This record gives sequence, C-alpha cells and structure tokens, in this order.
Amino acid sequence: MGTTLGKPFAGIFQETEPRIVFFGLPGTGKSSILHKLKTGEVLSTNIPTVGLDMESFKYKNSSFCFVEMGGQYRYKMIPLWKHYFQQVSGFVYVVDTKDRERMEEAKSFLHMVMDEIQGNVPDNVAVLVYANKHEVPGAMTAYEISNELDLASLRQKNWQRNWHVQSSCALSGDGLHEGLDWLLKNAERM
Ligand SMILES: Nc1nc2c(ncn2[C@@H]2O[C@H](COP(=O)(O)OP(=O)(O)OP(=O)(O)O)[C@@H](O)[C@H]2O)c(=O)[nH]1
Ligand SMILES: [Mg+2]
Repeated sequence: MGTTLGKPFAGIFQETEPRIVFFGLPGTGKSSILHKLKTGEVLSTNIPTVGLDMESFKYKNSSFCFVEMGGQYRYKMIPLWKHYFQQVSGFVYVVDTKDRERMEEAKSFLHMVMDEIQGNVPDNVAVLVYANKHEVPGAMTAYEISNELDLASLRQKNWQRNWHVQSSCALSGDGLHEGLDWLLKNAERM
C-alpha cells in the first residue's frame, strides 16, 4: 500500500483488474484486513492511512486491485467517489464492533457515501460490511451492526444493491475469507 492524496488522481487508476474499495471510519481495521488477506500475517504497524492506498494482489488465483480510502480525511474525499469509483466491482465497509460511541457516525458516513455514488455506480455493485474486532468482549453482533447502520433503509432507497454483514477479526483472520467470497460472488464485472 502506498499511494497518497498528493499524487495526481488521473494517473492512479490504470489497473485492469476488478477494483474493490474499502472504506470506513479511522482505525476500524481496513489496512489490517487487507494485510491479512494479502500475506496471512498480522499487520504489526499502526499507522493511519493518509488519503488513499491501493495495491493489486491475488486472491484465490485471481488478481484484484484493492483500494483503501483512509478514514482520516473521509469527508474531504467524498467528492472523489463520484469521479473515481464508477468502475468499481465491489465495496467493503469496515466497522469497529466494539466502538459503540462512533456507531451513529459510522451509519451517517455509510449513508453519505451511498448517496454520493447513487446513479454513478451501477445498482448491482454489492456492499460487504465487515463487523470487525468481533473477538473483543462486548463487541456488537452482525445483527446489531445491520440495525445500527440501518441497512434496511439503505435497501429501501436502493433495492437492487446487495448487502451482507460478516463478523470478522483481522488478527486471527476469522470471517475475512467468508466475507470476501460473498462479495466476489455478488460483485459486478468479475
Ligand atoms: N482487537 C482487534 N484489533 C484490530 C482488529 N483489526 C484491526 N485492529 C487494530 O485496530 C487498529 C487500527 O487498525 P488499521 O488497520 O490501521 O485501521 P484502518 O481502518 O486502516 O485505519 P485508517 O487507515 O486510519 O482509516 C490497529 O491497532 C489494529 O491492530 C481486530 O480484528 N481486532
Ligand atoms: Mg488504514
């Protein structure tokens, strides 16, 4: 991972592989999940992603371009979604299931992005939600997360978009493959 906001965006997205975009509030575990999926190892650093990162790697014998929208500048990056994510094959929204205090913001950010892409990204591009850090005592369940994020109302707004919540742990890898396998089965242009 290594592309930052400082680079000209026009030249960034030249990959031919299907593009999967990770987003979420800061510190929810996006980089950790991507690192675990790529290497099978636990990410040992704890450095917030600046701007966006992207990296291509193979998952189950197929190559994908994984993009992480860093959480820190999430609101500043909203205008980018419309322009740079028309060719997206799937979305991954990462939520910290132990962080009840930020659940309201997690909901409003998700709805904000989905409103932004409505009409620009085909309705059948699916969204996987990783209910991450699920091993922490007191973490919310996948069912609680779908209620907290009000996924039902998102479905009403856009009935064609498919959703799935998968409990996960980026440290052990629990749930990561199940979630991504669901997304790839439901993804556009694979
Ligand atoms: N307990 C636990 N900690 C996790 C898990 N996933 C990530 N973390 C920790 O959460 C912290 C933030 O992880 P990152 O992967 O950097 O989070 P991020 O979503 O990429 O954050 P930004 O790049 O700032 O948006 C790190 O200390 C990770 O070790 C998990 O499943 N369980
Ligand atoms: Mg990150």
